[in-house]
Amino acid sequence: MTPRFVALVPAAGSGSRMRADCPKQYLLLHGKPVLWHSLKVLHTEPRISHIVLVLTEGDPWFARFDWSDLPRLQVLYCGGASRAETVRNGLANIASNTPDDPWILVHDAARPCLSRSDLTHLIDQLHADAVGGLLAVPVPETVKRATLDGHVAQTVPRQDLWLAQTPQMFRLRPLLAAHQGVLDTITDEASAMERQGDSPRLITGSRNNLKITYPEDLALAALLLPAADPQHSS
Ligand SMILES: Nc1ccn([C@@H]2O[C@H](COP(=O)(O)OP(=O)(O)OP(=O)(O)O)[C@@H](O)[C@H]2O)c(=O)n1
Ligand SMILES: C[C@](O)(CO)[C@H](O)COP(=O)(O)O
Repeated sequence: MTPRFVALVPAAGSGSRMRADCPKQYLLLHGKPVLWHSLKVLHTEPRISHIVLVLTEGDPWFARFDWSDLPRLQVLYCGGASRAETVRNGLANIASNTPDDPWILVHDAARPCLSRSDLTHLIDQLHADAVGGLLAVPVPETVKRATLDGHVAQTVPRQDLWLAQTPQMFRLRPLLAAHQGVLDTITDEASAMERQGDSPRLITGSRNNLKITYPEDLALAALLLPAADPQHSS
């Protein structure tokens, strides 16, 4: 049976580290919201049947933009106090309306530079996997652990260290089960699955797939976007 794929985009954050006058997912990049770019690349993958966008309840920003060129979008206003809670709420809604167990690709609204090729590669590599996995990149620099007063405590061996990205791709039912209970230590879907004893697969992605977090990231994303995937920077 052909597997089904559903994307889930958590977009209920406040973007506090961005220090902008609106949540960072609504800052403009090439004239379109950051969120639009993150949703657009998901729309380039025909195997994704629909994209569930989870906004904060009463989000006043979304309605100010045109999303009519994103026909597979389903919008929910059930964001939570943390990213993990937002993801859990979105998963619960999908599960209540889905009889089967599709693959879920969770992708940050704040990652607009995901390339079409990385998205396709992730699905191609994991669609028959027993657990699922995530896009990630090996740590490319030396890593230091700091003391409380800002000095080097130690250099951390990095040969096995990777930086997790999104999308992260897992089956709906196990992923929802992994999001039950305390979510304080859960910062991505893979850590929820790891807590259940699973070992998600790392799929090498691109360093272009940055998460817009700090003010300088927006200008960097504007430079990267055309290179990430010209087809979706239109
Ligand atoms: N309660 C939350 C917090 C975050 N997110 C989403 O999770 C993604 C990655 O989180 P992060 O970069 O931490 O976004 P913010 O929490 O908005 O940023 P900050 O931590 O700087 O406030 C973003 O797309 C954000 O919108 C969410 O849906 N619900
Ligand atoms: C999920 C994530 O993109 C993996 O790197 C990242 O953890 C989300 O950002 P946050 O600041 O941890 O919420």
